[in-house]
Amino acid sequence: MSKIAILGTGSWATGLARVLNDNGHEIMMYGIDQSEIDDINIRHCNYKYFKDVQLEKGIVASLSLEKTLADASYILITIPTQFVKDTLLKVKSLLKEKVTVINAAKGFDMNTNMRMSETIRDVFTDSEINPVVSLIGPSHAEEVVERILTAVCSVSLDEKTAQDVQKLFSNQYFRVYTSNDEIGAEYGAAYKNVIAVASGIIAGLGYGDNTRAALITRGLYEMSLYGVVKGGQRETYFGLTGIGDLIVTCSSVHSRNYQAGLEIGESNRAIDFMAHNTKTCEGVRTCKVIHDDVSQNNYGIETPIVDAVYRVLYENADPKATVAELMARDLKSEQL
Ligand SMILES: NC(=O)C1=CN([C@@H]2O[C@H](COP(=O)(O)OP(=O)(O)OC[C@H]3O[C@@H](n4cnc5c(N)ncnc54)[C@H](OP(=O)(O)O)[C@@H]3O)[C@@H](O)[C@H]2O)C=CC1
Ligand SMILES: O=C(CO)COP(=O)(O)O
Repeated sequence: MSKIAILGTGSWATGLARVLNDNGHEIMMYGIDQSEIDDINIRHCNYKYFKDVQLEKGIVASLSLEKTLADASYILITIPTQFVKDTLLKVKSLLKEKVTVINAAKGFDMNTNMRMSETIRDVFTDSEINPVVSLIGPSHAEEVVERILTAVCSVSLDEKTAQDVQKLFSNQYFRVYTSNDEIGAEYGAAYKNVIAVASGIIAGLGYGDNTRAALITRGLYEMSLYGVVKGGQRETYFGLTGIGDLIVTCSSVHSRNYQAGLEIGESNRAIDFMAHNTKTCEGVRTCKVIHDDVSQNNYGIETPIVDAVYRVLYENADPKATVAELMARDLKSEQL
């Protein structure tokens, strides 16, 4: 049995807290909202995120980062990427023992655009942390918290640490595979959020299953091209952190990225969503990071779906007209 400090009290923090608690580990969640902490500790629920889920008494939370980190062997990152670095800097100042940091967030650092594993290594020295692991794959918290069968990937440059985290989380409803392709997996986990926004947009515009199948297939091709030029392995895109996460996020009503796209498609404009959204929707910023990266560097690849989502989100392009433009591009071979 290990102690795991979980950063965040949101949906993914709660889903993974239940997995770890079911596996007999001691867990404590770190939150920033007293009412959420009270919900978890006193009422044994997390009403803001899961209205009907009763949590076990072993799932506890604290406003104190110091108390959360005390005696922890693992730190699990389940907060949106924009807050990760600042939170890790606070963790660093409180660390007493060497720990394993497990990332479960999907996207890039707010200021440097680094991947999450790079961000973690940027904050901590080798003497402070063990090799970094990302636990990513097709896994909506809404289903994991209901113990619906799920498979994800424990991704690390160090096989032994990946296996250690695999054992920590695996149980009869949560199956964990390992991978050593950190670059391919982390770019895939981020990129799929942009394609999920596009999937919501086409649904909101009233297009059908054929359209979504075309989007997922071409989205996979596009994200694998990008992942490979960034140093990832092409095969990774046929795995859980590639096609797996792409399917679930593009097809599920649970996805906040899909929901964002749906709202934009239904209103045929992004301006209202961009002005009022407060939900975690990593695809919005990820779209800009990838768009800017590809347009500023000579990678020799095309990213038409990311570019189209960028125009809709950041240049207020008309979604319906943008989809029509995608369909009217020069005809070509599928492998180009
Ligand atoms: N939800 C899911 O199904 C999955 C999510 N992920 C990834 O996990 C990450 C977290 O997403 P998710 O749990 O869904 O997001 P949620 O919006 O459900 O929860 C975010 C949590 O982060 C907390 N938070 C916000 N700012 C800070 C801060 N500065 N310090 C500490 N905590 C903070 C929020 O607090 P408060 O509630 O008080 O606002 C909340 O507890 C994202 O990168 C997402 O892509 C990955 C796989 C599945
Ligand atoms: O990453 C996820 C499922 O694998 C969650 O997706 P959303 O952030 O779109 O809800």
